[in-house]
Amino acid sequence: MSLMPVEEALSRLLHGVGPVLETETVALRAAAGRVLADDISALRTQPPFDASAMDGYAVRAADASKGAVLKVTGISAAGAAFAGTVEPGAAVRIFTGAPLPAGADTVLIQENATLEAPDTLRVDVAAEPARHIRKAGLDFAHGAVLLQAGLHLRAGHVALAASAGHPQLPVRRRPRVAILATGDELVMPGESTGPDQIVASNGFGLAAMVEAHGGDVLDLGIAPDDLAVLEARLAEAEDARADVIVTIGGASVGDRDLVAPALQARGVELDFWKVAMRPGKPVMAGRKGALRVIGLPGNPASTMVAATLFLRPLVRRLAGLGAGLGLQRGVLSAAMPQGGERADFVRARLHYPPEGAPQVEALPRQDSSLLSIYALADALLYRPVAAPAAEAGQDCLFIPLD
Ligand SMILES: Nc1nc2c(c(=O)[nH]1)N[C@H]1C(S)=C(S)[C@@H](COP(=O)(O)OP(=O)(O)OC[C@H]3O[C@@H](n4cnc5c(N)ncnc54)[C@H](O)[C@@H]3O)O[C@H]1N2
Ligand code: MOO
Repeated sequence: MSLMPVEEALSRLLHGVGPVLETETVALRAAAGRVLADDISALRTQPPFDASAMDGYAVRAADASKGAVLKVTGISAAGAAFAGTVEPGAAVRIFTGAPLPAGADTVLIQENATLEAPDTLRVDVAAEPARHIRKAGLDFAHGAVLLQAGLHLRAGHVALAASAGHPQLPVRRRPRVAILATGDELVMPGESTGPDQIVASNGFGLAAMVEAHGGDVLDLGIAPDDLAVLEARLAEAEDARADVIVTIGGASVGDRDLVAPALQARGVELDFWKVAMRPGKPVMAGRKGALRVIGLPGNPASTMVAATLFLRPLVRRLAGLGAGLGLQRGVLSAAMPQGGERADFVRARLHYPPEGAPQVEALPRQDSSLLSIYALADALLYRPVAAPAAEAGQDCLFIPLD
């Protein structure tokens, strides 16, 4: 059976998948990282008045020539405007952000004047007309569309929404991803292990990945190798209206691999793929209506690499974020051997020289069971199928890890 190229597997998996359209409203403090569901317009004008950009004196430019002496008649502070008018020959003390009083047409910065008595100001440098004033609406006007639907909200967007008067924002519901570890050998971290048991790790890595890419996790824990239990856990995920179910382990050819029969019993249409990749060759993909299922191999580095290539783009697509492999260009730190019939996704470290592309250093041991190595990696060095041997310093492609 020929191996399926990674790109084909990814495009089959993403076929027909679009962003989750349901929306919810969240407090502004919870909005960063979410995807905006509607256009957001300003509920106010900013600044709402002509404001001083500097500390100094609000004056009439025509009166404030070099050597002129002006009478200080009041103060305009941020939050405490001067209610009167700046009359001819007068000046009003003004601070940054304060409203420009009526009558004034410019701000004389305090460095250019001397206060000779509490109410007597000498102009040292003539004021220019209309200086140091931020006109009303300079930042935005009431009703202007500031943020567009589909935007992935970052810190600056959240601050702008706050300034525009929005205490909360409409966002898309996060995709719900159910994660199920399978295997009689697994126990939770902190629990005591029998002589033939190990600790379940992969689900924790997947959950962190899902959350980092805009998904919510429904943790289904560990299911033993028991068809009825597996079916019950899958039913639980469907009842919770998961958008994606991810299973870990049982993706290969062993006799105790009950994940596929359990999924089929739940009516999931399943496809088994042998993907041309190392690690992570055996992958299951399925669908039942809008529900998508990915069956990941159990070896820890295989789980994480296959999740990086398939689950991460799927979650991002459902979340309304960009959903490619995220390949970037780098330079090899050391020579690499010729590639084989599977593309290699080599656990690697990135080094950033002062200039130019990052250096990509393959880590020494690449066995798919080694989490200690996976945890050191901050990238997967991508060596395509049958890649020719390459020298140190040659260009390469890599996928940054979370
Ligand atoms: N005869 C063949 N044997 C295998 C093949 C093959 O093509 N022919 N493929 C190998 C490859 S490649 C991989 S990858 C594994 C995948 O196997 P499974 O997906 O069926 O995974 P398991 O057998 O259930 O587990 C493998 C390994 O990983 C450990 N594991 C499982 N789940 C977890 C978890 N949640 N946390 C930590 N560790 C986990 C499990 O204990 C096993 O040690 O198959 C090869 N075999
Ligand atoms: O592809 Mo398996 O994932 O080599 O260990």
